Amino acid sequence: MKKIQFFDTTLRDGEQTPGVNFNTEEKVQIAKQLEAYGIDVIEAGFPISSPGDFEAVRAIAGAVSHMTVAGLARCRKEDIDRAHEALKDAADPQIHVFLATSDIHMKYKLKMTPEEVLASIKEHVAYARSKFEKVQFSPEDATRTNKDFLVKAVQTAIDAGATIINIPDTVGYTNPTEYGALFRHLRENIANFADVTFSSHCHDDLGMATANALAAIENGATRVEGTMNGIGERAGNTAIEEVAIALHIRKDFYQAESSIVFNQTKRTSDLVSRLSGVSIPRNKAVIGANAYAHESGIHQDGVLKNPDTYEIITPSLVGVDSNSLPLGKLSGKHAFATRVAELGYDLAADEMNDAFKRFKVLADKKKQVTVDDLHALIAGQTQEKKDHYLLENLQLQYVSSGRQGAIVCISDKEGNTYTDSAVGAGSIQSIYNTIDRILQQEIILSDYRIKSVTGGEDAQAEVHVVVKHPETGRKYNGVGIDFDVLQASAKAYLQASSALQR
Ligand SMILES: CC(=O)SCCNC(=O)CCNC(=O)[C@H](O)C(C)(C)COP(=O)(O)OP(=O)(O)OC[C@H]1O[C@@H](n2cnc3c(N)ncnc32)[C@H](O)[C@@H]1OP(=O)(O)O
Ligand SMILES: CC(C)C(=O)C(=O)O
Ligand SMILES: [Mg+2]
Repeated sequence: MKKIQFFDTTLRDGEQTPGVNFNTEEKVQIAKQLEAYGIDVIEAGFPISSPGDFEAVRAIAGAVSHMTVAGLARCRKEDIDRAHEALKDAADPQIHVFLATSDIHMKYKLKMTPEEVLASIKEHVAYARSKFEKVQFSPEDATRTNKDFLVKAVQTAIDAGATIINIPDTVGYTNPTEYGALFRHLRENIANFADVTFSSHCHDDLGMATANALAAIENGATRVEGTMNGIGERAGNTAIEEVAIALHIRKDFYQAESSIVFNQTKRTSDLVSRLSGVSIPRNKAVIGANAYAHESGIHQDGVLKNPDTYEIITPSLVGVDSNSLPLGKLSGKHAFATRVAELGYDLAADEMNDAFKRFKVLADKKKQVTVDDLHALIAGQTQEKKDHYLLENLQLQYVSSGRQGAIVCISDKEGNTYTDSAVGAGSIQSIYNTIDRILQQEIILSDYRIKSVTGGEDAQAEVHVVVKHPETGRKYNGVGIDFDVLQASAKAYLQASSALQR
């Protein structure tokens, strides 16, 4: 097994995410958590960039115990001096010097010739090495750099004292085949490749940052740079948690291991998300809210029988409490029955079948059926079984001058159906007038309340009514639950009427 190290740049490249700004206290908190997560090297910041960044690097250097702490520096002596100053209390300091080597960056950004770039690498890497044991050099925009020139730049850095070479895909331009080949090319053309640590640093502009990092590992890289949750400049960096778990789950393929403490994954990811303000997409690999959720019936059935059927990562491995089987319109009977039993209901087979049918109708209308919906659904079903009258059909029509007409069809326990119609000042009144006509009753509606069973625009409605017998003055309650407010209102009134007529 080869050992792969993780270099976390959440606090440097991650902070380059537009809108993200960590203060020193937050950076120290994240650094300590990254140490607990098993990160080998943390890039704590770019000390020359601001007094705040300098202070944060200094604070982190003093706060962590065994993790290597790195600071970024351009090929400028003042940058290197500033990083040296910031890292002087670190138990294991490292400097990260970079200079762009692609034609476009040299010509337009640096305004330097290739010869000047090589000279600058030599001078500044040597200067850095005079101050640090661990010196990393990155040829920025390496993947758009002429291959022969890249070999020259890397060899120059190694000869000047670099102990770590990082190959950045600065603009997220490469792909796994090409990036892997680039590492192979360096392995075959750098004299002392094996004496130096080679590292990947990928950006996700084309959505391949994780795949590219893994391709680098397959071709000689022994260190991966990335950020937690993949935050970073533009589309972000390689997500460390993705590479770490891919190496672990596919150990058979990569033959590699790392120091990552997997059960700290979720906690680390949550902390970075909270402090950066960058939320994690639900479908994000490894730590997204849906990563361990199975909604479709066939998958739910498989997971209930054996989680390995559809789960390659056990949730507890990454610190997620458990998987979940959210109920929706694609769910099946197995998952539905399991959830109903978990909620404490012991339904007979015919009741379960009936409940499942009602659930499917509800799930067709709602994005997700919640626990509250299930309680309401089963409560409604149990209650309706006791009721003498059941609502079969309901239609409403605007008549004129704000008046509504209702056509209501109800059935009774004996199997008789009754249909009639009436008008009213509003929808509810027209429904209730029609039910009164069908049941030939004259009752007083003394209370009507409505509440939603759950939140959201697709919530089920729960209607409570109280009706009063005009002669005895006795009151009778009724409750109706339905996705449709008017259906719920009709059901509630029928239930109260059933009670009154008993
Ligand atoms: C690929 C990456 O992620 S690289 C890291 C990017 N991160 C950051 O830039 C965040 C922090 N940056 C900053 O705070 C500022 O840009 C500073 C403090 C570093 C520099 O600020 P300023 O002096 O105002 O320069 P500015 O940012 O406008 O321009 C960058 C200068 O650095 C030069 N430069 C860029 N990279 C390097 C390098 N690796 N080595 C030497 N010089 C470099 C540019 O050519 C330019 O030089 P010029 O002023 O002579 O034209
Ligand atoms: C500083 C370098 C390594 C960088 O972040 C990049 O090239 O993307
Ligand atoms: Mg970068």
